[in-house]
Amino acid sequence: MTGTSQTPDTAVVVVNLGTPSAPTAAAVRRYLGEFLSDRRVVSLPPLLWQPLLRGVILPLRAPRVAPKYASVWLDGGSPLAVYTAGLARAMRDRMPGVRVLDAMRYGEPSLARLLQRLRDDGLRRVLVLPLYPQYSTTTTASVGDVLARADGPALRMVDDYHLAPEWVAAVAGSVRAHRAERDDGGHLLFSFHGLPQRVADAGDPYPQQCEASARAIAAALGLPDHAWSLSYQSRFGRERWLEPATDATLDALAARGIRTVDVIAPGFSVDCLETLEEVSMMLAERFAERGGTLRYIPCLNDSPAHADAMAAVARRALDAWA
Ligand SMILES: C=CC1=C(C)c2cc3[nH]c(cc4nc(cc5[nH]c(cc1n2)c(C)c5CCC(=O)O)C(CCC(=O)O)=C4C)c(C)c3C=C
Ligand SMILES: [Fe+2]
Ligand SMILES: [Fe+2]
Repeated sequence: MTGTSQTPDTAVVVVNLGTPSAPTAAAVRRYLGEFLSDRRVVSLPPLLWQPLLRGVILPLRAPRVAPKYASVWLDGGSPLAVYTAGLARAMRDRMPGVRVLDAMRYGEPSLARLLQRLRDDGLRRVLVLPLYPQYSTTTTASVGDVLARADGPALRMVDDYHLAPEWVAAVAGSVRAHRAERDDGGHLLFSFHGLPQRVADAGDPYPQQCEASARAIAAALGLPDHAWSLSYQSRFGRERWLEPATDATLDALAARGIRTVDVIAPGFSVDCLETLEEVSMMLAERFAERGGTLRYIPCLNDSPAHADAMAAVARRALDAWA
């Protein structure tokens, strides 16, 4: 490791999924076209999938989803991009002597191009930290595909950090802070992004890691089993996805007479369309129609606690590499 006065020979690249460059149908179409063409995400044969994607799904979905993006758009851009860049900046202060950068798997700033640039700049080793706490073949492994195609500096990837003590403590701390400002009595719902059940059946460790994360966070908060639940959101397509679904779980909680639910989404490192629009707007409205109050707990985003935790995860991986 070099000191602060020298040019760093080590980089840490935090990588997120990617997001449209503007809240318009054209930009959403470009983004979804690239994302949903990755066979890690949709594994149907391209000869079958591409005509369906280009001819039906993108023309219908892009104009429907663009206004949703517009409803959460920030001054600096898409929340996913703004918070990911902010997190990398905050980690930079905590990792002197290391170049900390951010990239996206799909769209800009492109991970593949960033790795080329780091090679051209003569970096010796690059640690890639996908901002997915739980490993999935549909997300983390797809970042791994980009690394496998890259040449140049030595590359390593952090597979997951779903039980990293610093991360568990940071998420638990955010729940505690949220509840300290309000009355304490709500049920806590852990809502994770879903997956097709078929992907889990093929051995994807994601659901087990989601369960382990939720259990560890609940334990850190001292919550008894009846005070929390776990569910999966953001279903896409007609296949069966992981269950229970977040909307059905909220309906069941309302039917049991539970009036206040705090929802946290610890499968997302930063807030994005799926947390801000789907959970904190649409699902909160749905729960209110059933007589309850849904209080959304924001992701760790670019908070000091998140930057501390991710810098610790990166530092540990670099130390193990040395
Ligand atoms: C087959 C489809 C999808 C799989 C599998 C999937 C897995 C998966 N996704 C995330 C994280 C995010 N997904 C986001 C958006 C999003 N996801 C899908 C589809 C699948 N995701 C779509 C079509 C979209 C776009 C929005 C929409 O059209 O509904 C996002 C947010 C991006 C943003 O711009 O804000 C994130 C983050 C995980 C963690 C995951 C598997 C574990
Ligand atoms: Fe997704
Ligand atoms: Fe969605």
